[in-house]
Amino acid sequence: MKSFTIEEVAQHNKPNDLWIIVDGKVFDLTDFVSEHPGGKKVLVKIAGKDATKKFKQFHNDAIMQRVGLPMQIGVIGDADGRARL
Ligand code: HEM
Repeated sequence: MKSFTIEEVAQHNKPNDLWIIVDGKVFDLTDFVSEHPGGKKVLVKIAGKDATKKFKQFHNDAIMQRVGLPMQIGVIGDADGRARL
């Protein structure tokens, strides 16, 4: 699994280039943002940031397994590639 820094994820903060972090995992939601049942606006607002708290507020683990994980592109980690969860 590829590892990214928080600073790298923060670059992807636009509607057409939208990454978020949940539980130390990095998700590319670019293709999902228009289909998100909770709306585009909330995702654009939190683009490039850690959305763990918000995600847990509105979704259960089954949604993460079924809808979230297929969009995972990596984890937050150190420069040496070790995961930092
Ligand atoms: C990996 C990221 C995310 C995925 C895969 C995802 C997926 C989904 C799905 C599948 C639903 C429909 C749930 C249902 O029908 O029961 C939903 C609803 C919703 N999501 Fe997300 N979401 C993500 C991130 C977020 C974030 C970061 C926020 C807020 C900042 C958010 C806010 C909401 C809200 C408000 C709803 C509507 C809840 C409701 O109707 O009760 N989502 N999301």
